[in-house]
Amino acid sequence: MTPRWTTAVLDTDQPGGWAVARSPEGFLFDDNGALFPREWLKRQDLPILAEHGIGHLDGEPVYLLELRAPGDVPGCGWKGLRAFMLEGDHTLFKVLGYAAQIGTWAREHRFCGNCGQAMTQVPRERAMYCQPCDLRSYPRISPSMIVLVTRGDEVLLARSPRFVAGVYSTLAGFAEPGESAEDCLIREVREEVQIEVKNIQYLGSQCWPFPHSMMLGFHAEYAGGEIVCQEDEIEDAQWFNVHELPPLPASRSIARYLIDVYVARRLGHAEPVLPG
Ligand SMILES: NC(=O)c1ccc[n+]([C@@H]2O[C@H](COP(=O)([O-])OP(=O)(O)OC[C@H]3O[C@@H](n4cnc5c(N)ncnc54)[C@H](O)[C@@H]3O)[C@@H](O)[C@H]2O)c1
Ligand SMILES: [Mg+2]
Ligand SMILES: [Zn+2]
Repeated sequence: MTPRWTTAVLDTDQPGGWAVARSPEGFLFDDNGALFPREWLKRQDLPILAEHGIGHLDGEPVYLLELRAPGDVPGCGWKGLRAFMLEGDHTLFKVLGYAAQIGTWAREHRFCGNCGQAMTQVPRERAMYCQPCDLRSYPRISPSMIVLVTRGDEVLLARSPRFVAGVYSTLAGFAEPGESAEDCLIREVREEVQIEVKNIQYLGSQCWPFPHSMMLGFHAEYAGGEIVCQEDEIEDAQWFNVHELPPLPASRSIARYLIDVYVARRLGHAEPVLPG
């Protein structure tokens, strides 16, 4: 089956297509969603910082208008990317997630990190360019490990102070320079709960555009230690029986997928599919 959404670097000099508008308050939306006829959207009095051609949805070109500030468009409001993930259709979330990553990266690379001069968008390539330095900057992706640690019928779940009240999730953390995925996973589990793990198994990955993570999901078995929570990062961590789980993360997250897969395997149920 042809995917409904594919990314592409489109020429912004071409007219027509759809556009999404993004401001520091999120994406513009109305009753029909977050995609607007591009020419119409550009006639609204919006403070456009940059325009990017980002891909095709059902064969139609899609552009991003990255704004300096949220403007007033009659009948429309502004909504954050997380809300689109929780409520909206998955394809729209993919479009907006990609738009958010491109918009953030391009906005943060308007000036060369080497010489400080203005950079320009490279035609037909997703890159910002500094001519004096001959330096290209590409979109930044931050690999993060996420792992469900298990001990028989028990799973290790933790709470960050940033989580919604009551929710427990798998452990996660960003890779540091010099680390393999496994090194990072072992370090993060040690740092966050002082637990040792073994039999690390890769399960799948997920783009997590908040703001630019690439989640690599693993299962690992408990190998030793007692839970000691990392100060400031981990508010609470516990072993939960698969029959008595606490409130869990959103169903589209890879965190939830890792938990659901393990529970399904333990109980002999059909395994869930990882949302793309
Ligand atoms: N999709 C999911 O199911 C899911 C679940 C949990 C976490 N996550 C994501 O995983 C990522 C990592 O998780 P975490 O917040 O526990 O990370 P973490 O344990 O490494 O700690 C977060 C801290 O790392 C530092 N940091 C921020 N950005 C960084 C970067 N790019 N590289 C290195 N260090 C950085 C900051 O000091 C931040 O407070 C986050 O983006 C989080 O949103 C996704
Ligand atoms: Mg963490
Ligand atoms: Zn430069």
